Amino acid sequence: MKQIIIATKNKGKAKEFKEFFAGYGIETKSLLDFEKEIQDIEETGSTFEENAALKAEQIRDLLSVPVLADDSGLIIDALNGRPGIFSARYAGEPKSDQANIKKVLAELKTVPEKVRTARFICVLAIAIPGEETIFRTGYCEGKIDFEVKGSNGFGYDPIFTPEGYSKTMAQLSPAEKNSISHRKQAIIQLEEWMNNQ
Ligand SMILES: O=P(O)(O)OP(=O)(O)OP(=O)(O)OC[C@H]1O[C@@H](n2cnc3c(O)ncnc32)[C@H](O)[C@@H]1O
Ligand SMILES: [Mg+2]
Repeated sequence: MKQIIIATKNKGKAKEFKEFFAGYGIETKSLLDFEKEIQDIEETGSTFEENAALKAEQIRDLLSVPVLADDSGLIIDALNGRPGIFSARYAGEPKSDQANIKKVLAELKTVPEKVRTARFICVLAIAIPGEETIFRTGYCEGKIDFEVKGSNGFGYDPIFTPEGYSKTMAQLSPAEKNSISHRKQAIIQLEEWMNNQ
């Protein structure tokens, strides 16, 4: 395989996938690279897998090429797993990373450090014309900070401190984030499949 379409309109994700796949000699294009506007895909599933499959399969059917989709999110123990599959729009429409972060910090205001445990999850779906969709999952364990720190990355990175680190994901360099992230862990799970392409 020389090229794969990443079924995302999230710039942060698109950039991370471009870097991961370049390491395998595979070129990526995201939905942001198409001149003709591709309609937003409604994420109506009730699991990360269902939403990843919806995104990958709809774009595969539209373009008839191999497509990868990522459905990801933040799972916070003290919030019973929220925002979970609702991570992108936790504070409502229009989607805003700042508003989402503000909502999480407010909800965790009185929660002590010890029990601010959380994890990022990334579920990848790869849909290829004529083939069954495959799935891979990756996690990154950590804790939710009390304040916003750093400006790298996207989404909840400024309030997530990965296990074993004393900086937030947004204070790590892109290369550091990409070596430990949930997305990287999911890509590692894809390695054997990629070697056979
Ligand atoms: O559906 P697409 O177009 O891919 O883009 P999206 O941003 O809507 O993506 P999701 O539906 O998978 O929602 C994932 C949300 O989880 C959060 N998230 C996922 N990966 C993250 C990461 O690496 N760092 C910080 N936040 C992340 C962030 O808020 C994302 O918007
Ligand atoms: Mg989405």
